[in-house]
Amino acid sequence: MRPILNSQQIREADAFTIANEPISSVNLMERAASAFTQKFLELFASVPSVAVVCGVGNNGGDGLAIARMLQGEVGHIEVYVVGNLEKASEDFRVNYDRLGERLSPKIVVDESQIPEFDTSLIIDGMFGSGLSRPVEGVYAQVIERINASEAQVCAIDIPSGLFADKPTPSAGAVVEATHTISFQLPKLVFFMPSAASYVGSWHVVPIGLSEEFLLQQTTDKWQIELRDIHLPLKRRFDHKGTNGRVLLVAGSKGKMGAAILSAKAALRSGCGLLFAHVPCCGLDILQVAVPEAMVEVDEHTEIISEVLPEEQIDVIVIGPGIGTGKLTENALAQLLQKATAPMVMDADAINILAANTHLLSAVPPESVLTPHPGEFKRLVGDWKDDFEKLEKLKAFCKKYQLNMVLKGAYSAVCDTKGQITFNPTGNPGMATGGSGDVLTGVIGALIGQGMNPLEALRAGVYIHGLAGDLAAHAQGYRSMTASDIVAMLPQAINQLDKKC
Ligand SMILES: NC(=O)C1=CN([C@@H]2O[C@H](COP(=O)(O)OP(=O)(O)OC[C@H]3O[C@@H](n4cnc5c(N)ncnc54)[C@H](O)[C@@H]3O)[C@@H](O)[C@H]2O)[C@@H](O)CC1
Ligand SMILES: [K+]
Repeated sequence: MRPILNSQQIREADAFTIANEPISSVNLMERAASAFTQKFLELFASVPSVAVVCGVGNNGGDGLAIARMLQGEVGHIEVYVVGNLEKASEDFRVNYDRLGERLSPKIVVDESQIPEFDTSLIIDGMFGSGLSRPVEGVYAQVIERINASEAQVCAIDIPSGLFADKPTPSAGAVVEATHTISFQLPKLVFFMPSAASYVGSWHVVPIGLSEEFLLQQTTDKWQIELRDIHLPLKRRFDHKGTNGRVLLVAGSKGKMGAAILSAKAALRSGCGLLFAHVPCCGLDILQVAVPEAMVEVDEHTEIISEVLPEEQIDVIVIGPGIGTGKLTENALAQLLQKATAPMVMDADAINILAANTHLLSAVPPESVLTPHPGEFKRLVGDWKDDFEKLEKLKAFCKKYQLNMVLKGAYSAVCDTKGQITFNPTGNPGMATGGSGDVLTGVIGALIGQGMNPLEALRAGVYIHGLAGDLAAHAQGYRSMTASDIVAMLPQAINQLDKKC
């Protein structure tokens, strides 16, 4: 897993690398600028004109080095330096002197000197991880002009004005980048919905900071990587009874589709036997749509009113499409009393828990919850910003000793110790009805096959997102449906099996 470190730790990583590699600070800057330039040229092959806007710290120093490296690679280049040159960092000065006559920078110290920025692209190198207060004054005016321009904006390391690891006060100006190329590690704020319009699409480039130092750092935030996913092995003598016996409790009249999507997803994710408990009205629907499922019917026609868990069930998946009626609430409460197998609780099962929080202590050990932000809000109340939302996630998982995934772009998986891992796969096309039901089925199948709940959550969100990415590739973001995600599960799982 890739650690997500705070600004202080990143500064220390720079310093450790400089002292221990060893490498001079200015050569590390050269390496960072070169890594940025390479990625930049991949993204913007033949851009006709570029304005490089620099501050006077090391983020600005990067900007100057990048401007030098882009000479001859892109069309026209303009360089601007915003701020007082007398306060410039040492490495900024070295790169200022290296620029040469042709790229002679224009200095901006007041509003009258701010250009219109009519280039096709702006590289933002005003502030990076050294940002220590909200951006105001002439810097803010430059940022406003950048944001008002038609140009694409590519930020160096992080958009200027945005704090990497804490909320940015609304008084401060922030560059709205279309792209961000960041050094070595992603910054925590990249995973926050509220920062999306500033960060744009982001990329991380290695700059050779000491791995030894990075891995020693204490953090409770990580990014899931492909190499972290290890699917349960299929062995020669496995049989359907050893590959996970999953009980799916799902559906109500008009919402049997949720049950079908979960059931299909579980079967496509390798579960051995799928038992489904549905209301009477769902019997034919499920039998026809998912012939592999063994269906037992509730005594109620339209909703779930009682669940008697089968013996020898490895995992109970409950929630998709069940509604929150009183009878269903009672059925869930009874199930919680009797169940010994871990449970995957989604959708209306979570809504029922939120309305009856005393039930939370009855959730069997090793169970997982899979709320979207609306469901999570019902459980924990509102939050004032995305950082507080993550704190609430950690506190909830620790208090109830549950693993949870908070769904969304970069779904956040949190364990019982409050460690959070963000999932990198997935795309906006997955924000469509039924997508969550698919995830529930995938996670249930993985737990059924013996994965521990945390590993199953991490693998489940990764596979689900990857299948979503494949579906978007095949169908387009706008047209893809949850069924398309199910259809791509085999391809996603095959990709993961091949890397093993
Ligand atoms: N050797 C290193 O330390 C490396 C640093 N790198 C770059 O250096 C950046 C960090 O550089 P610095 O630490 O010099 O800091 P920045 O360049 O981010 O900021 C420069 C200075 O601006 C001042 N400042 C902070 N907030 C301000 C505000 N709101 N208004 C006005 N002034 C403000 C501070 O005094 C700060 O030190 C990274 O983001 C990265 O781009 C890379 O070159 C990699 C190597
Ligand atoms: K920047």
